[in-house]
Amino acid sequence: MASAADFFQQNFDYIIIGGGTTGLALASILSTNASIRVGVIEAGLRKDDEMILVPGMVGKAVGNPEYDWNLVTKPQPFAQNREISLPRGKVLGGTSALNYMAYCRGSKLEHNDWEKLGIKGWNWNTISNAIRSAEAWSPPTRHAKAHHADNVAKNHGRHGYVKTSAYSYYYDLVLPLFETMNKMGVVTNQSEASGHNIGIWTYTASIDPQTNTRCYSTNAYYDRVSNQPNITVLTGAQASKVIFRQTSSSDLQATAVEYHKGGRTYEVPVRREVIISTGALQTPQILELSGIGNPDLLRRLNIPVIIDLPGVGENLQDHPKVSMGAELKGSHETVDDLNSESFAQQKLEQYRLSRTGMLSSTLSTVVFVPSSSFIPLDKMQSILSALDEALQLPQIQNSPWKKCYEVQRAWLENNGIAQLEVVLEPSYTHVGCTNDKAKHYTLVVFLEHAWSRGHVHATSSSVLDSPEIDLAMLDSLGNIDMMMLVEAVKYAFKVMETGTLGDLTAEIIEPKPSWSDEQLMDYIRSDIASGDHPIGTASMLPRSANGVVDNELKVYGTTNLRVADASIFPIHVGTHPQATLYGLAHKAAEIIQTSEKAEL
Ligand SMILES: Cc1cc2nc3c(=O)[nH]c(=O)nc-3n(C[C@H](O)[C@H](O)[C@H](O)COP(=O)(O)OP(=O)(O)OC[C@H]3O[C@@H](n4cnc5c(N)ncnc54)[C@H](O)[C@@H]3O)c2cc1C
Repeated sequence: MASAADFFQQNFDYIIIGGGTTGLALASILSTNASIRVGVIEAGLRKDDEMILVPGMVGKAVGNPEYDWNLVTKPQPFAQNREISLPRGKVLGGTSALNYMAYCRGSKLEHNDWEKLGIKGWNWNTISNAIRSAEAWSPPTRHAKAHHADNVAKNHGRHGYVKTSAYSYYYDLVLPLFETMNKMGVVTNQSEASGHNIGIWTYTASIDPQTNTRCYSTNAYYDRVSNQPNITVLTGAQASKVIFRQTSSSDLQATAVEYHKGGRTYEVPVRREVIISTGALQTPQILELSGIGNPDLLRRLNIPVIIDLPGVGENLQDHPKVSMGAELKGSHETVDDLNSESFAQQKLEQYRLSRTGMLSSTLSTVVFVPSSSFIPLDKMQSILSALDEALQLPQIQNSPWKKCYEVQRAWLENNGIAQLEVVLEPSYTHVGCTNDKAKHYTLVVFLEHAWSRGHVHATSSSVLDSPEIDLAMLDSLGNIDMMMLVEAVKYAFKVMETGTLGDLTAEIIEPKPSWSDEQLMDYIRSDIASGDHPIGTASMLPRSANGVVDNELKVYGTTNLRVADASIFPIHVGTHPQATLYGLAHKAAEIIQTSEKAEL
């Protein structure tokens, strides 16, 4: 760690803006070459307390300004004008310090289609190899195997950085959900890491099985190199822009980074490259403050335009989610029990003594299904005809994103690609819960390939002003997201009513299976929230397709500015992103090291 005064006087080869999931991993990998010097500018502070490290305390730091940026969308007109909250880690390690630790992959089909969008070298083979390089997996225990934990060693990395494992504790609703889903024709998937993630499975998690603590980019990567003299991390400093000089070619060269700390502004020079890793909701702001983006927008903010890249901040995608609550019959241990102070204290003592029990684990079970599993044929026909009509509109036919829409359209009818994710949470946090003594669970349905596209843009020329974030929630082509969510909710009703889970369900509280489609739509508008997986705002795509970075993560029009974080995903993948982001850090390091060698 460094002071602001030390930091700006150093000569770094690489400066990484944002010491989060991807950025801190990348900085640490680069620093394994002792001959180069790496500097990291991170707005948050290092925090290694139980709110971060204890798996079962996940969620406690969310909303706390010492850990969370507490970003919100602008009012969303299709979601009752609500401002939707978007937690983002503001600590060393970024959102890897706050997330639910699910460590899973997208599918082979989706990633192979990434390459077809024109980003050579980004396909299932290269991405899954990179994820394996990141991973240090431990095989499941017998108890975890009995809960269907992934036990296929060849699909996992053993010698990487991020310790991953199955859980040591499973809620007693896990096996009933497996039985119910199997009864509904959904197969148990023994290894989602294989590149085929359809089915019901339990997560592999970024949890160190020796200590049952969260493994995140700080303790997985940075702690291995933090005492080396060639890596310096400045925390509590907010970078504001990248400074360039014109080169003999038409491209610009980044020469320094401006940042704020303690009320003062500094400029730190860079010898080789700058890498922006501030995440999908904040990377566009730094690009724009540096003069890179849509010229009209930059002029409105009085920012001199240096590179015209209209894709900056556009193409924002997420996994929107809707939660549905039910009351359980009988007695079960659920997360709601932790609302009792004495019970929570008892569980914490158990965890501190033996690293066992409820706090050693988080949510573990998930269902991924294609459209044909949850959308009846007649509804699918209506959805496809509404979508195909919308796709013919001139604004789509002439859109730079046209190819992305075509790929997504093909995925809608592909039985190997998940459109819906259902997560079982053994808790109930919604209003309307009338019986305090009863136990509850929530099924959360997530759209894996929503059709809405939002944006995030700077609102002034100061990094201290929050960006404007518009998820365009439910504002989708042909109203497809709403049509799919109605079917998703109906499918979840069936899950709650079928097999062993059905037998354990005393009452579906909200929404109700008896409700009309209109009532369900109202509920969806009132409940829809971010799935916490924003991506796409500095897409890796050809420049003609509104791309911001090329297949080497280099910002178009620059010689030495790259982006490495969730903003480069060109189109969403049906999975939780952290494993892919650690893989991205490894791929970015390889690209940078190869270009270093080429220059020698
Ligand atoms: C509550 C929650 C639960 C989730 N659960 C899961 C899960 O179980 N599994 C999964 O795979 N994914 C999950 N995710 C998503 C996943 O964690 C994120 O997609 C991922 O961590 C994002 O990584 P990133 O590198 O893009 O950005 P981040 O990790 O957010 O890193 C960005 C960093 O940049 C810093 N920064 C921002 N602006 C500046 C600035 N101007 N100057 C300096 N520093 C700056 C931030 O403080 C942060 O440290 C979850 C997310 C949330 C919020």
